[in-house]
Amino acid sequence: MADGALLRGTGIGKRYGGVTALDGVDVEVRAGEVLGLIGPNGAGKTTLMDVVSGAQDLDAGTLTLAGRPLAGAPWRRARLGLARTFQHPQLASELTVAENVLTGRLAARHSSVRGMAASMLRGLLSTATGRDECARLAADMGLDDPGRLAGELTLGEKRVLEVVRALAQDPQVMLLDEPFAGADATGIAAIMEAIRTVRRRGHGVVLIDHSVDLVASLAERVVLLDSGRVVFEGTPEECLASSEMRAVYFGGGYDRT
Ligand SMILES: Nc1ncnc2c1ncn2[C@@H]1O[C@H](COP(=O)(O)OP(=O)(O)OP(=O)(O)O)[C@@H](O)[C@H]1O
Repeated sequence: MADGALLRGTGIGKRYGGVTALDGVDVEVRAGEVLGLIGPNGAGKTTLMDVVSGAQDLDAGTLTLAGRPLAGAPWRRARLGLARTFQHPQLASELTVAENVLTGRLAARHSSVRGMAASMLRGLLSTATGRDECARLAADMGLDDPGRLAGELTLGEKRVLEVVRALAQDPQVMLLDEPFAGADATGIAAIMEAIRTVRRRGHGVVLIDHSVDLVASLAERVVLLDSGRVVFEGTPEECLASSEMRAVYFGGGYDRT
């Protein structure tokens, strides 16, 4: 393992029926870095996040976080220091902005809170410590009414809220699946600042976005996936200049063996 590797996946494989979504993927996220994950539709980016976060079981390979095996249900992985956001935000619509952020904090300290009835959850959250801090965290990222229901937010605000909730976990590694899609300029700036905060803390970020330029501007390293395989890995500059990048996005050949 390279020095400073926080998250490490080796030989990751995942099939959905007859579809090979991931095929022998090796990936590593180092302390204090943003790893950009790019590739065309269907390349396997979200599936990689799914198997890392525990939303899907992997069929082959191993995962470690800070040297410890990463396995089990998503809430177990959250307690080990993994946080993620989703391509389609998964918030508790009946809970407020501040309460949703608190669920992130609780996920890192206790067992899963997802799926609980909102009323039970609200009772639990009303006694949870850190309520004001969570409201402040949301306000700092532009969500300045902590009492609004998450269900009433715009898509862009929901994305910001998911990132704030992930940040509230103080994760070792944060997985962000297209966090900028639908966010306005304020939201994009807030999410970028959250990414920089995680990096400053010496933690790691995995970032998926369809905007290769945006990923390149934030990431120290980029992994290019195509048909479930890593076809290039390097700095953004190296990746953008590679023949693999041209082949994947503009057609043409590269050695796929
Ligand atoms: N739940 C699922 N059931 C069956 N097939 C799936 C499922 N999720 C993903 N796939 C398939 O696995 C492959 C990888 O999909 P994945 O969503 O991981 O790619 P992606 O790179 O995230 O694509 P996009 O950029 O479009 O989100 C695709 O062929 C997709 O159709």
